[in-house]
Amino acid sequence: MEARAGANQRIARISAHLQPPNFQEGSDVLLKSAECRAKGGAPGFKVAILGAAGGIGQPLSLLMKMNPLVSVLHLYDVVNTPGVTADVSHMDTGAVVRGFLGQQQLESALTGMDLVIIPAGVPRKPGMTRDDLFKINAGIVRTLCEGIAKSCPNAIVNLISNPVNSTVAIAAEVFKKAGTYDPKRLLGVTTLDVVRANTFVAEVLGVDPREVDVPVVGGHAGVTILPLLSQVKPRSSFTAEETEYLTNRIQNGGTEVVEAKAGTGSATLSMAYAAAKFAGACLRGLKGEAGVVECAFVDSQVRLGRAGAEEVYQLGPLNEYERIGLEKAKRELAGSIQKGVEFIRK
Ligand SMILES: NC(=O)C1=CN([C@@H]2O[C@H](COP(=O)(O)OP(=O)(O)OC[C@H]3O[C@@H](n4cnc5c(N)ncnc54)[C@H](O)[C@@H]3O)[C@@H](O)[C@H]2O)C=CC1
Ligand SMILES: O=C([O-])CC(=O)C(=O)O
Repeated sequence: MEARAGANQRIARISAHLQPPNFQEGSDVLLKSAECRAKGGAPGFKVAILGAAGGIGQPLSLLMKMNPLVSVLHLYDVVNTPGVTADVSHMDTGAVVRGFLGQQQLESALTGMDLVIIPAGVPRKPGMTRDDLFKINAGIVRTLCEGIAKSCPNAIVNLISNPVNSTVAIAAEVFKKAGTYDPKRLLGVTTLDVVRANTFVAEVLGVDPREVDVPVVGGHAGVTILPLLSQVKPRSSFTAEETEYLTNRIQNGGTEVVEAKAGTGSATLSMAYAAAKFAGACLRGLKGEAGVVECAFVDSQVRLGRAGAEEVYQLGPLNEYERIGLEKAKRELAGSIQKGVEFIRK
């Protein structure tokens, strides 16, 4: 998978197994056949979702269960995984689903995983910034990444928990401390910014969003989200007013949803769609497929392949509006990254 990214930490394109709660005597035949499928080495990858019972985690679990590249799907959370696991496991798709509840089952949830997706943590309410979530989510991400370092140090990690601009730095520091850090394998998920950008740009152009590809570089908060409208495919031009409108709407897409949800959470469904899209691209890269391009928040500009992020990309030519935006983004990102680094080093 190819990935394109920016400066410093950049943006890339790039237990016991829980039995279902209604598990009855006699249903062990079903369980055994599922175990056999898993043990039989069905082709595909092993994927864990940490925070699987949440607003993002549930639809993401459903979407990953539908991905034919997934052979084993581990659903981990500190609450409610038995129900979600029982529910998703009834889907007649290939992946074998297992649930894990609570920290004592984290190690079992992670052992042997090829890809770990992390949507665990608290979402915003109106009036909050993503950075306001740092206090709670930093500790959650640290614990989960310590588990990854111990149980599946070679897994690709897709980090969704906010503030992504800091949580990716936290994860990097945890892995460095454990001696397992590989920048190729740690990816902050910014796909929702691209998904929104494609949608909003398509609206302005009056075309199908599936025909539009907008590179979005930087991080995942406010001005650090930098859509490169000069590089939109198919080649398009925008008036100054359109550029201003689109940039603002893309940068504030998360807040638009937080306000519409009026205190009940932030984007979950579009985020699950975006996370499944990104994770699917990572799996295609792991499989060796060439030329898969996505954006992400990574340590350097990269192309992703079997080893993870394999090749560094440049941002491409920027116009004046984008150059100014990039400087603003870099300034804010440097602070957010430092905050994450200090959380672990202090
Ligand atoms: N990167 C991105 O583009 C986006 C990121 N987000 C972020 O994703 C995170 C999750 O959002 P939602 O799913 O809406 O929240 P939610 O509150 O609905 O779900 C979070 C889940 O995490 C679980 N959890 C809490 N502590 C845990 C731990 N130590 N280990 C495992 N699981 C744990 C909770 O039990 C809950 O099930 C938030 O931080 C949110 O800001 C949300 C949308 C977009
Ligand atoms: O805005 C939030 O808090 C959730 C998020 O990251 C997004 O929707 O882009």
